[in-house]
Amino acid sequence: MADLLSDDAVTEALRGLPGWERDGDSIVRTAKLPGFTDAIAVVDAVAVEAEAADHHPDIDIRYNTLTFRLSTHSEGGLTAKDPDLAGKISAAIDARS
Ligand SMILES: C[C@H](O)[C@H](O)[C@H]1CNC2=NC(N)=NC(=O)C2=N1
Repeated sequence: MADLLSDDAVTEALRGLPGWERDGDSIVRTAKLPGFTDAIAVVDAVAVEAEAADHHPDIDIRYNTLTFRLSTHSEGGLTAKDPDLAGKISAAIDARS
Protein backbone atom coordinates (compact mmCIF):
# COMPACT_ATOMS: atom_id res chain seq x y z
CA MET A 1 0.00 0.00 0.00
CA ALA A 2 1.30 3.49 -0.82
CA ASP A 3 -0.46 6.84 -0.64
CA LEU A 4 -1.35 8.71 -3.81
CA LEU A 5 0.74 11.85 -4.28
CA SER A 6 -1.00 15.23 -4.36
CA ASP A 7 -0.71 17.29 -7.57
CA ASP A 8 1.75 19.59 -5.79
CA ALA A 9 3.86 16.65 -4.64
CA VAL A 10 3.99 15.32 -8.21
CA THR A 11 5.03 18.75 -9.53
CA GLU A 12 7.71 18.98 -6.85
CA ALA A 13 9.02 15.48 -7.57
CA LEU A 14 9.21 16.21 -11.31
CA ARG A 15 11.37 19.26 -10.59
CA GLY A 16 14.12 16.84 -9.62
CA LEU A 17 13.56 14.54 -12.60
CA PRO A 18 14.65 16.23 -15.85
CA GLY A 19 13.03 14.70 -18.93
CA TRP A 20 10.03 13.31 -17.04
CA GLU A 21 6.56 14.73 -17.62
CA ARG A 22 3.19 14.08 -16.12
CA ASP A 23 0.54 12.51 -18.34
CA GLY A 24 -2.60 12.17 -16.24
CA ASP A 25 -2.07 9.36 -13.74
CA SER A 26 1.39 8.55 -15.13
CA ILE A 27 4.83 10.08 -15.47
CA VAL A 28 6.63 9.53 -18.77
CA ARG A 29 10.14 9.92 -20.15
CA THR A 30 11.40 9.26 -23.68
CA ALA A 31 15.16 8.91 -24.22
CA LYS A 32 17.26 8.28 -27.30
CA LEU A 33 20.34 6.10 -26.73
CA PRO A 34 23.39 5.85 -29.00
CA GLY A 35 22.17 2.55 -30.49
CA PHE A 36 19.88 -0.45 -30.09
CA THR A 37 22.20 -2.44 -27.84
CA ASP A 38 22.57 0.59 -25.55
CA ALA A 39 18.79 0.86 -25.37
CA ILE A 40 18.46 -2.82 -24.50
CA ALA A 41 21.20 -2.48 -21.85
CA VAL A 42 19.14 0.29 -20.25
CA VAL A 43 16.03 -1.92 -20.31
CA ASP A 44 18.06 -4.73 -18.73
CA ALA A 45 19.32 -2.45 -15.93
CA VAL A 46 15.81 -1.10 -15.37
CA ALA A 47 14.46 -4.67 -15.14
CA VAL A 48 16.80 -5.34 -12.20
CA GLU A 49 15.71 -2.13 -10.44
CA ALA A 50 12.05 -2.84 -11.13
CA GLU A 51 12.26 -6.32 -9.67
CA ALA A 52 14.09 -5.02 -6.59
CA ALA A 53 11.38 -2.39 -6.07
CA ASP A 54 8.53 -4.74 -7.09
CA HIS A 55 7.41 -1.84 -9.26
CA HIS A 56 7.36 -2.14 -13.04
CA PRO A 57 7.31 0.48 -15.80
CA ASP A 58 5.57 0.15 -19.13
CA ILE A 59 8.37 0.24 -21.70
CA ASP A 60 8.15 1.04 -25.41
CA ILE A 61 11.24 0.13 -27.46
CA ARG A 62 11.73 1.66 -30.92
CA TYR A 63 15.26 0.96 -32.18
CA ASN A 64 17.37 3.31 -30.00
CA THR A 65 14.46 5.22 -28.45
CA LEU A 66 12.84 4.15 -25.20
CA THR A 67 9.69 5.44 -23.58
CA PHE A 68 9.09 4.64 -19.90
CA ARG A 69 5.70 5.15 -18.28
CA LEU A 70 5.22 4.85 -14.53
CA SER A 71 2.05 4.64 -12.49
CA THR A 72 1.05 2.65 -9.41
CA HIS A 73 -1.67 0.46 -10.84
CA SER A 74 -2.78 -0.91 -7.48
CA GLU A 75 -3.50 2.65 -6.27
CA GLY A 76 -4.87 4.00 -9.54
CA GLY A 77 -2.38 6.86 -9.75
CA LEU A 78 1.00 8.20 -8.75
CA THR A 79 2.72 7.27 -5.49
CA ALA A 80 6.25 7.81 -4.18
CA LYS A 81 7.22 4.55 -5.88
CA ASP A 82 6.94 6.29 -9.27
CA PRO A 83 9.41 9.18 -8.82
CA ASP A 84 11.68 6.78 -6.90
CA LEU A 85 11.90 4.38 -9.84
CA ALA A 86 12.02 7.29 -12.32
CA GLY A 87 15.26 8.44 -10.68
CA LYS A 88 16.75 4.97 -11.08
CA ILE A 89 15.63 4.81 -14.73
CA SER A 90 17.24 8.19 -15.39
CA ALA A 91 20.49 6.97 -13.80
CA ALA A 92 20.42 3.90 -16.08
CA ILE A 93 19.87 6.16 -19.11
CA ASP A 94 22.66 8.54 -18.07
CA ALA A 95 25.09 5.65 -17.59
CA ARG A 96 24.63 4.57 -21.22
CA SER A 97 24.16 7.89 -23.04
C1 LIG B 1 1.93 -8.39 -6.64
C2 LIG B 1 2.83 -7.26 -7.00
O1 LIG B 1 3.44 -6.72 -5.87
C3 LIG B 1 2.09 -6.16 -7.72
O2 LIG B 1 1.41 -6.68 -8.82
C4 LIG B 1 2.98 -5.01 -8.13
C5 LIG B 1 3.96 -5.38 -9.22
N1 LIG B 1 4.40 -4.23 -10.01
C6 LIG B 1 3.68 -3.12 -10.08
N2 LIG B 1 4.05 -2.13 -10.90
C7 LIG B 1 3.34 -1.03 -11.02
N3 LIG B 1 3.76 -0.07 -11.85
N4 LIG B 1 2.21 -0.85 -10.31
C8 LIG B 1 1.76 -1.77 -9.45
O3 LIG B 1 0.72 -1.57 -8.81
C9 LIG B 1 2.51 -2.96 -9.30
N5 LIG B 1 2.14 -3.90 -8.46
